[in-house]
Amino acid sequence: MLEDEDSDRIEKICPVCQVEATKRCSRCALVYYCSVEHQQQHWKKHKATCNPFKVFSNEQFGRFLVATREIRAGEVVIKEPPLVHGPAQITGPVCVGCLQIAIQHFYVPHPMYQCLMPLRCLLLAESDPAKWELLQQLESHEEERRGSELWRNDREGVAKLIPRFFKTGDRWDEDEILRIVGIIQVNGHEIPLSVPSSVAIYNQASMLEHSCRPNLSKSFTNRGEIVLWAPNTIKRGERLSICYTDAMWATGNRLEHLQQTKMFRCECERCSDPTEYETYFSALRCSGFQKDSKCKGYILPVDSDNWTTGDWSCQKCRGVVTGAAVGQILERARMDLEAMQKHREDHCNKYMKHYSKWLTPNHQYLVDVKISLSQVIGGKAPEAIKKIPYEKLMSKIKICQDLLTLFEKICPAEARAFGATRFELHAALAELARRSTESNNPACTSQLEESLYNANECVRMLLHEPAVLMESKICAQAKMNAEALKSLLGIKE
Ligand SMILES: C[S@@+](CC[C@H](N)C(=O)[O-])C[C@H]1O[C@@H](n2cnc3c(N)ncnc32)[C@H](O)[C@@H]1O
Repeated sequence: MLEDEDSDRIEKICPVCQVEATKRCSRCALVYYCSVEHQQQHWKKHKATCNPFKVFSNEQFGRFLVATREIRAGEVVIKEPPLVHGPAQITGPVCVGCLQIAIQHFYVPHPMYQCLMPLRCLLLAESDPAKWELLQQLESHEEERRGSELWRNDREGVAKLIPRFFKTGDRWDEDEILRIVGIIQVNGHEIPLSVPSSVAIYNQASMLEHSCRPNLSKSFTNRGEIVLWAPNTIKRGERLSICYTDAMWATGNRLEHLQQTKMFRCECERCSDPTEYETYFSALRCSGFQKDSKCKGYILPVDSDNWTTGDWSCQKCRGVVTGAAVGQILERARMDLEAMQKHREDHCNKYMKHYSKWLTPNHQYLVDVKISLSQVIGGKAPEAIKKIPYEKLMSKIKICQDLLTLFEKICPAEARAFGATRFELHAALAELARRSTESNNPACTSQLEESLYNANECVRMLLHEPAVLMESKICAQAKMNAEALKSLLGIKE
């Protein structure tokens, strides 16, 4: 936390004329000026370091960022271009210049692609020493990675291949190359702007710590800049975080992924609470494992540090289930989820019916299917929602509302999940209002108002999505619909 004493320690001296100053820079809250003129004069210099956060560090986390003032909901906290941008480590053939044009019809990853991003990083030493300097300061976990399976693959596929294939001789030794590979793995961001996606490393964004319930949302501009913004207000003194893994994965999967790729054990608030704020997002149902049991309890790992191999036990009847039995169900549920056609309502319903026996209503896999259902019910064609029966419309609304309640609890900064669900909810509520109007139901105004609220929230959540992504089209549609709803409600700006 940023203590009050910290702000007292900030020098209240105008950097231009060195006299005592009282006017604080409102963006960073860290520099004081004697006058607006001197603030304007100093801006060119100050711009580069004017941020609403400060870098701190400790033994457990290394460097991390702390808000130096309250950050308002919707505010962009970091927007910066990449230090390096290149093809992903494992990728199908792709243009190495624009990274946009995937060559069609042959999909086998070529081993040479693994070398390109490390090479681009290594070449920065000559092409852009300032960027190279920044890159060098990033965490590589070179010692922790050494000897692991990933490290051995990187040694064979990158460190040994670069000198052989590119004839670089002894320009870089194996350790030097492997350190860069570590920097890419620990700090790289997947850029979803092309198919296949690419990878980029940023400077400031690399200081952000991980949380499975982060307070920043990540997006990219069409030019590959990273945009990190706050969907909800962040208090002064709060640590800024992003999710390095997928916030919509169960705890065991998140922990394993973070350990393998980022080399740390996550101890965030969400991981420390196996119930995940009583959503039971990673839990299973006791009754699915005990024949003829009517127990309504949920099972969780006996040892919350071990989600993969140890026993699980019921929170209610204390019955024990082996990790192997849990693993078997989860693997089957995962494979069936992968194989099913999510755009088919009947497939989704069949999956829900079958796996509800073992999985909790908020379990990762059922939530995945509910997200699909929220989109396919009444969403097949532009006017399809007008034709669905009332019960189905209400079921779409309930699914959306349940999803939003869950997102608020486990991932309140997951802007794309919120945006997509808010869109579906606003559409269903608008249709409900249309039917209410037809039947002279007075609820129609409040339904329209609720629909408008959800359309506006959809826009707010998807505002930073780049034009190439579907989310940006959803945002544009929601904007148009919000205007139409406002005029129906007689709201003027
Ligand atoms: C992208 S870097 C973040 C910046 C890094 N702390 C530094 O000083 O350069 C990722 C690394 O930071 C550390 N880290 C980030 N979030 C963490 C967390 N929640 N718990 C423990 N370590 C964390 C881990 O060492 C991780 O591999």
